Amino acid sequence: NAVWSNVEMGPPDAILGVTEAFKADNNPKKMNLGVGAYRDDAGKPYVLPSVKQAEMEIVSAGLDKEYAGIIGVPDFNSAAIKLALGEDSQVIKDKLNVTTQALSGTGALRVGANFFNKWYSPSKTIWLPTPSWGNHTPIFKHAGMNVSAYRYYDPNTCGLDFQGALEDINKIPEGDIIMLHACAHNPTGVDPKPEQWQELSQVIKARKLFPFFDSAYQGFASGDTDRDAFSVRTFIKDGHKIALTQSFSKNMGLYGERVGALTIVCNSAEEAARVMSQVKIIIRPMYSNPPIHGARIAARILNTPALNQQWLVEVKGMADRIMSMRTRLQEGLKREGSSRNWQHITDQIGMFCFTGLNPQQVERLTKEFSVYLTKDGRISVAGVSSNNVDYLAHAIHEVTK
Ligand SMILES: Cc1ncc(COP(=O)(O)O)c(CN[C@](O)(C(=O)O)[C@@H](O)C(=O)O)c1O
Repeated sequence: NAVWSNVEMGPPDAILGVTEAFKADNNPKKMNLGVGAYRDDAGKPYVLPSVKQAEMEIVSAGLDKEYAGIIGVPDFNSAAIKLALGEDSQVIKDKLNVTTQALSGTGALRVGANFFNKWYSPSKTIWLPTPSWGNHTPIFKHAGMNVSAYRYYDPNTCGLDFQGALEDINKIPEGDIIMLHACAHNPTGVDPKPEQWQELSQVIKARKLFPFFDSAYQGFASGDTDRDAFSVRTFIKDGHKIALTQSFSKNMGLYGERVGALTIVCNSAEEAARVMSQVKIIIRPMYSNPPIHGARIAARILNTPALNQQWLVEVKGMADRIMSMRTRLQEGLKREGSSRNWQHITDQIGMFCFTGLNPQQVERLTKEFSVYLTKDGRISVAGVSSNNVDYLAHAIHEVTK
């Protein structure tokens, strides 16, 4: 008997499905601007030289392959939270942070979501920016949380709807959780200015909301890891106890190694010990313990001064290439004779550009020009190179004129 006859065919993932469609297209001019994965100017995936160096050192060290323990590689955890909070973090000195390695940013979000669902008593509702990363909603819903949304992106300006965000946040019930993208907001590329982050911190404190930061692009947005940590460090300075997830997929190019961390900042070392014990109880039956290789690479880079310096140059190089492609695309659109305002292409930051194209225009871009992007008009600028930027400008002009 067909025991799975009740299982219906599900839709392809909104983001990863774009790559499947791209692969099936044999137009030589095709462009994959879907998944947020860095490509160099030749359009090829980029393994950072600092990663290759760290990997060689690890292999020649002849380490064993024993379990790392439930919370992963300790040298990675301490290095990850130091990268986020800074060398002289009082939180780290006072041992207020519970930090565990996780299966990249996605896994860190999921462990965090499960922990909040079980142990965060003031509320089971998390508020996401509108729009947010597509995977945020199912991650928290599958963990049993309620998901609501606050205004964030303004389609009229392709920028931040700061007043709308403040109005909505001022109405969020006290004790609820609020999701904040630490830098390089996905999918819009729209980040609050420093003074707006400071205002958000005050409002969120007044509303007694729990800030949950998702940091998947530290160093990759501006090219400066300290600058990209401004939001997180501002909230810590203002006294918030935050949750923080980190991903090293983009800033170290460790996508498939699944390198990430979850941190929960507590009120005392004693409270942190209790929280850590319950985080471990959630992880053990979920996947028991994380993969060691990627975490060893990240730990070695972050903990070896020379490798860390080399990495900072490389991550700035990626950020700079993306910023130069934003400028080239904007110039290309002008050259094509577009009369639209494309200022947002260079105002936005990080991996993604929220073009403002509507679904019909996105459809035409794919059908007529083999340019692949998500239906919301988001393009991964990392997929743009000096070989295809003019073609992209032409295609976008054709579907928007
Ligand atoms: C805000 C945010 N948070 C977490 C993650 C998870 O990343 P990982 O699990 O690899 O650490 C991503 C990656 N999002 C994508 O870049 C994207 O939006 O294209 C892509 O990798 C994805 O999985 O969707 C992200 O953009």
